[in-house]
Amino acid sequence: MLGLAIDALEVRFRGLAAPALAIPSLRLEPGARIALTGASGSGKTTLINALTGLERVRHGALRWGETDLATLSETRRDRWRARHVGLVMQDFHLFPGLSAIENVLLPNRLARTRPQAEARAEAERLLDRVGVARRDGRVETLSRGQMQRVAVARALVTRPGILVADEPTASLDAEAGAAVGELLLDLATETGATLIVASHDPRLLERLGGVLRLANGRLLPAEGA
Ligand SMILES: Nc1ncnc2c1ncn2[C@@H]1O[C@H](COP(=O)(O)OP(=O)(O)OP(=O)(O)O)[C@@H](O)[C@H]1O
Repeated sequence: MLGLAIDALEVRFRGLAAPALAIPSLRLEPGARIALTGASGSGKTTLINALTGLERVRHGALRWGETDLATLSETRRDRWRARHVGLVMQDFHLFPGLSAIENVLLPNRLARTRPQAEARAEAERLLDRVGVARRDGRVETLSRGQMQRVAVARALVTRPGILVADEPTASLDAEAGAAVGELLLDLATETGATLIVASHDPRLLERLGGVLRLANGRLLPAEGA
């Protein structure tokens, strides 16, 4: 469980006159459950890339707990991310040819956060928890909803303090999307992870504790504030 502190963050891209993202100040409590929304091009992906250390922060500070990602090299950001962040993407990003259980085990294989046998037991437990019974067949033979459940289990196998989901329900039908949304909320609560979900899904947005709205790379004031 990690809290977030952003100060004077700016992300600029060559060829754009204005910063693609400018956030003077933002604080999230450890264990917060937050939605991130905004029109196409408003800066959601740019913010997610900064929050997860995928992109270097060159202007300002972005601290998770005691760690300011702006001060870390790419290698150290990658190591930090493997340890602290679980990612769920719109298109699952699972490895075809591998089974569900092998996919869930991959982050631990790469980060080596815990012994294999222990990780395997945790992967089995997580697949039970997300409701995926068929674990040994190739993952691409599962339904889309089942694949996203596998991705949720994979995001949690290293017990990350931060869970980030980018449009996790956008490529699912309404029923599967609702089930995946519930799982993300329940599992973030069970593990104490701080949850950030970029989404346009109104049902998911209303279930989260707060909504960050982006427009032209700026955060809009909270509704009712
Ligand atoms: N690598 C880049 N080089 C130049 N401009 C970029 C780059 N990446 C993003 N941008 C610009 O930054 C702005 C924010 O883009 P971003 O992808 O963060 O928006 P988004 O809200 O995630 O959009 P979408 O919902 O369509 O994915 C846009 O104007 C985009 O064109």
